[in-house]
Amino acid sequence: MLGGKKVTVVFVLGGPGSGKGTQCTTIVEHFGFTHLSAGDLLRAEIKSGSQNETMIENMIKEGKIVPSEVTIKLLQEAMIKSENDKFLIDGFPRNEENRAAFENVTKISPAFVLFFDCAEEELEKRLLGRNQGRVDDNIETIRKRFNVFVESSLPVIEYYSSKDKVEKIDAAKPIPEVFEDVKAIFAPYAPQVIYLF
Ligand SMILES: Nc1ncnc2c1ncn2[C@@H]1O[C@H](COP(=O)(O)OP(=O)(O)OP(=O)(O)O)[C@@H](O)[C@H]1O
Ligand SMILES: Nc1ccn([C@@H]2O[C@H](COP(=O)(O)O)[C@@H](O)[C@H]2O)c(=O)n1
Repeated sequence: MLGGKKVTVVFVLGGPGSGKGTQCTTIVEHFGFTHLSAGDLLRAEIKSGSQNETMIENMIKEGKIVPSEVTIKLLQEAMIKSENDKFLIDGFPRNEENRAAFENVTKISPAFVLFFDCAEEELEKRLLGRNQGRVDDNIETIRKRFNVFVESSLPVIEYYSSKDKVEKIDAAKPIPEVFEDVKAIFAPYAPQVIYLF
């Protein structure tokens, strides 16, 4: 429950550049979820001139994880503001602190965790070719983000795996093929067509 509304949450995790954002955009179109990217919310918070602006900017430049209370507040506000009740939370939880704090504060457990699995060599190539002007898409920060992913984010995926909640996708395939695999997992969330005779 969130502000009196029962919500479905899917966490979308995977290494930097594994295609989380790309696939979320298509999931939204087909399955009516709202996409909340923790990274995008933090980047918007920098632009809004918040009191946390400098801290968030420095953490992103260093590939470090912003304290949970900041990110959770942004996610909660976005979910409450939305009229939807189905959310893809992309790039969160990134570490054990994120995970435990989110469950404690919101009392929400994810329906499942979508995990995009891909080798670092391919991820590095994608990030260096992304060309979106992100301050963290340079080789030095990319390597730091890979380390944070292995040391802090993989244990979160292992935690949910031990609860049988992880749907692992081979994210090294081309984008349309990855979506075919994603589509099969989201089939139970397909909009119902009701025929009125
Ligand atoms: N399956 C794929 N094959 C090849 N390129 C891909 C694939 N999926 C995404 N890309 C490209 O790789 C880059 C990174 O993708 P995307 O931004 O979706 O990753 P992400 O997991 O959201 O990254 P981050 O965690 O850094 O925000 C983009 O340029 C995107 O077009
Ligand atoms: N839960 C999170 C998510 C992201 N960050 C910071 O933002 C950076 C970019 O995230 P993307 O998901 O857009 O790649 C990430 O490297 C972190 O610095 C965070 O702190 N906590």
